Amino acid sequence: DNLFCEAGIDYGESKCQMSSSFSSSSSSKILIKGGIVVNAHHQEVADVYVEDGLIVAVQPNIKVGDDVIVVDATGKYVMPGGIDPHTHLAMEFMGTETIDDFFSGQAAALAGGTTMHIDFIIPVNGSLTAGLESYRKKARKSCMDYGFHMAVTKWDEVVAKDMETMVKEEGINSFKFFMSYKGSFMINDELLIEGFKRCKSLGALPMVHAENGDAVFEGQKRMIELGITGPEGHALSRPPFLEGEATSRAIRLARFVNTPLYVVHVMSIDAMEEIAKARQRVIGEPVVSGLILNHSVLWDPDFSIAARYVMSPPIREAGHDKALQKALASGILQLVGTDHCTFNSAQKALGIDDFRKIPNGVNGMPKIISSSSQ
Ligand SMILES: NC(=O)NCCC(=O)O
Ligand SMILES: [Zn+2]
Repeated sequence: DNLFCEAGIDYGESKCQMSSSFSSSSSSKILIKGGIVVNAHHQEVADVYVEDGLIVAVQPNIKVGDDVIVVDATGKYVMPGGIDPHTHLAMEFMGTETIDDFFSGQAAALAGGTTMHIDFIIPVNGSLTAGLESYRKKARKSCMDYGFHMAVTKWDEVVAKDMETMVKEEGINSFKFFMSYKGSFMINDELLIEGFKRCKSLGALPMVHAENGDAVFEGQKRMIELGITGPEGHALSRPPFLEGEATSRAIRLARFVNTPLYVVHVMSIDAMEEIAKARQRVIGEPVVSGLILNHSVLWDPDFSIAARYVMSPPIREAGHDKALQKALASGILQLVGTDHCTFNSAQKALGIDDFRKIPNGVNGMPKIISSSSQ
């Protein structure tokens, strides 16, 4: 709880009334002493001297005066802050809203060493400008750096114009298209092509959630007809080859339009192999859950445990995790996100009788567990 509150000091979270040695001091000089400093090229035991938020020196045994705050980092790693390129804070989704907002999610991220994240603005009734306004409000309680990608969930002239405004006036230049979530966010190929063309003309980056939404819809119906209503039905209804198919389709359509493409939450070998073939034009983003878990968790007999792991595309059977790790190490995949999209057990219980109603999403930003957040 202390870390949680310290992260929020000075950022308007009024229930955090503690004093913080960092924020209450007038000094802006900090020495981080004796840690293992890790950078891309090597690591060394050294001190890091910071003035006014900028690193001024990294070397062993830096001597400083009394006006400097000294933080003992002996035996600890001192690293650049992480950037999480994929989060969903305060996201309205599947009849509820993610439990972590721009304060609690960010506080957890900061505690774990992530210092910037990029969240996805979800349009309001398809409107990008209304979506931006809504997320600006949500983000007022922020306590760390953040940026926005923008989802595009419908297509017309206003959306096309608003995309230009986002790029030219709001600094938002990456747009996500959902090929799944039939009946809500999903768009068809015609609109995908329109969206890709618009991104190309604006110099923006299109992103896709790649699953075949029509086939997933059919797979879900099949499971329910078979009487499979629990979380395992989620994995069974949307197999890896539906992710592979959509990834391949999106890559080919992006090639047709001659634009680069970013594939979010790559969860399967099937999708990864499609990206490998088009690596020069395509960025692939695995997420923490897909890299380290396998789908056995969805078969846990305790619904409240299994439901925690319901996300889309689903966590795959053992083997996909290791293959994604290898692809990341070799550069086939480029960067890691968390897809942090957290629901508590009461929210997950919306789908107790029907896995299709379990809000999709897992946590990924480092989390401080307290009894009230369970
Ligand atoms: N991934 C997931 O299950 N939830 C977040 C929304 C999305 O990224 O599809
Ligand atoms: Zn996501």
